[in-house]
Amino acid sequence: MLTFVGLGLYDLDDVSLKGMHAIEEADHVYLESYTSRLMGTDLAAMEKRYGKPVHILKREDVEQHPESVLAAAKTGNVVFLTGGDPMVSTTHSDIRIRAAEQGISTRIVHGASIASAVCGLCGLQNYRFGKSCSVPYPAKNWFPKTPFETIKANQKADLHTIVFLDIQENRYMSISEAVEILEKLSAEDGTRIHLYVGIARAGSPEPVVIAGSAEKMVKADFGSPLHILVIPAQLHPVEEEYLRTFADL
Ligand SMILES: C[S@@+](CC[C@H](N)C(=O)[O-])C[C@H]1O[C@@H](n2cnc3c(N)ncnc32)[C@H](O)[C@@H]1O
Repeated sequence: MLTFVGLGLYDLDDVSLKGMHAIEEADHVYLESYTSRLMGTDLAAMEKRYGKPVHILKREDVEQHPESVLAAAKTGNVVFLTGGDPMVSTTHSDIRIRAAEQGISTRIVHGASIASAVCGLCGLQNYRFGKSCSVPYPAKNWFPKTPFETIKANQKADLHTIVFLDIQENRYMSISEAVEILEKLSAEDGTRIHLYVGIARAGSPEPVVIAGSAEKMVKADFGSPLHILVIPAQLHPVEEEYLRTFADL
């Protein structure tokens, strides 16, 4: 049996009771920590809480060589942990399909996701979101324009955009870094992003939510990661009031 367990947004207390029971019953526990991270805890604390080893999976272990996880799930109970919800803005549907093809039973224990947390934190209505996008750290000779194209298409359709920020081995893109990249792309395009909403540490005791111009975003102190951005469409009056009340608009 392969059980996907969503760990929620911030620390060890965010997993559901159902998820915790699955972990307790597991013969093997794997954690993928490349799509999201629980910044309010670490591996040692997880192993202590769960009372068993937690094996870290890299992207290639999941997307190219999931054989060892699948082999373990053929004969025992395997739990596959992911920050947030395991199936939101990840590629884990692929490993679930591979498991099904090999006759391995699977199930999902859902977790609170950043995709729904943004709606509560900034008051933008979930049915008004278009396609989301990600801003990666630019590399030598590589400065992807796709995130800006997605934002532009959503703005044209009067839809909000969630912008996920890059997570690498030991660095996390900040809101100011992402805004600088998006401003460069919009300047090249000759257009403007008038309003940003930055959110830091959703699910923690002190999330920060600030709405405003690029200049305001770059100067604001959002504190430690994880960070995420939302580019709102035209605001509904209630959305605007919410941002004025809770996001310093
Ligand atoms: C690719 S998405 C994966 C979403 C995850 N599966 C979920 O359901 O929450 C990860 C990105 O979302 C954002 N993110 C995730 N958790 C966050 C949090 N607690 N606070 C702020 N941003 C967060 C970061 O930009 C991070 O790089």
